[in-house]
Amino acid sequence: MATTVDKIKDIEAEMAKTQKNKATSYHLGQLKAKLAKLKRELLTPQSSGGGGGSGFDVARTGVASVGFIGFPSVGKSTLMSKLTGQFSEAAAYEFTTLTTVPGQVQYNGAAIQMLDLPGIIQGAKDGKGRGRQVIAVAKTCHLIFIVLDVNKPLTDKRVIENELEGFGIRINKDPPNIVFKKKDKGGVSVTNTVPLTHISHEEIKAVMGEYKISSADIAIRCDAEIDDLIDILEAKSRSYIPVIYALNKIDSISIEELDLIYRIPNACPISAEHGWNVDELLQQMWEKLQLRRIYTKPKGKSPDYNTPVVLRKNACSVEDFCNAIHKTIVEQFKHAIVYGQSVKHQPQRVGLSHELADEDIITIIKR
Ligand SMILES: Nc1nc2c(ncn2[C@@H]2O[C@H](COP(=O)(O)OP(=O)(O)OP(=O)(O)O)[C@@H](O)[C@H]2O)c(=O)[nH]1
Ligand SMILES: [K+]
Ligand SMILES: [Mg+2]
Repeated sequence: MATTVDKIKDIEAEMAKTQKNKATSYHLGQLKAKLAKLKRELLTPQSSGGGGGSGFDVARTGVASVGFIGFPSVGKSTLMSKLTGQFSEAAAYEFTTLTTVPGQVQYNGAAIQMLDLPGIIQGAKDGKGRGRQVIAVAKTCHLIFIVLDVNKPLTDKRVIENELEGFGIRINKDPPNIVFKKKDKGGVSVTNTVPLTHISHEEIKAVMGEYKISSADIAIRCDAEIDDLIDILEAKSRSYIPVIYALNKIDSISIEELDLIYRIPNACPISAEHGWNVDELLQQMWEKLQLRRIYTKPKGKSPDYNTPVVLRKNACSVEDFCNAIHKTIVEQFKHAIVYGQSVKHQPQRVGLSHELADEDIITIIKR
């Protein structure tokens, strides 16, 4: 019997030889949906044979975590030791690191967990090596450092991006602006607020057919591709994660080569061994994580700027702030007084649902 990987290869081959035009768009839409379903099958851990976690998952600490992904011997562990002071064995041979090694950095008052991971190889997402377990850990991180060796060709970058994408990770991308609502009856209705230049109604029909959806409202608010629609249907197995390319070993190249490297978007050239430019890497990390530092001001006293409460962008309400301090605070909450960018008036009285901005100052008034 054909394995899932074989089936995926067959479909990819068929897609490659099918020209994209009006006549084939239904068929291509069908193939893409089939492919997405097979890939999901591959990612869902089977009950037989080992299972998913097996020692790769570590206790999470800090407000956010950063996973290190790269081919063997690009310098992930060297970088880990440099950034966190947590020793992670580094050596010239491949696959020195065999499991997840956690460490932590303190940056702008925030504790950020760093996860050094084993090297991956091409085909990792299809089960080669320990790749799937490694990428599964990266998928739960808030940021990924893709570590690349500047002496190796840049095709490595594309290969790793493919591995992550094949695992349902969408890098440096927001979820597509498509609202999908399944209905009991009434057929499939599609509305769009911008002209659709990549997607045809035929393709949408084919995808809906493949997912056995006969009635739904689909509101498309971006110039989406069919893969974007599939991402929405497969939302449960998609993670949108920011990435920084850490281009390591710049001590071994010339200034001219370094000049070219500086043009790569979302990249930070470093030398992990010498500690060159790692400050810049941390600065970029901070920007990508979009954390919010909230300073507490006890009533009648000055704010405590030394130990901010750090919140994530998607959980930064006054209620989240209270819960970060102690579960019981919400029960006694009357209102909060806030100074900073999140309020119009300085200060302003706000309730639990108010969203805080970076460097806001807050006083909680209890009942
Ligand atoms: N020239 C140079 N060599 C480096 C640098 N960083 C790491 N190395 C060397 O690269 C080799 C591999 O480093 P590791 O840190 O073990 O690489 P890794 O990515 O963790 O490797 P695996 O765990 O095997 O996947 C070692 O010999 C390091 O000394 C650097 O900035 N410059
Ligand atoms: K190594
Ligand atoms: Mg290592």
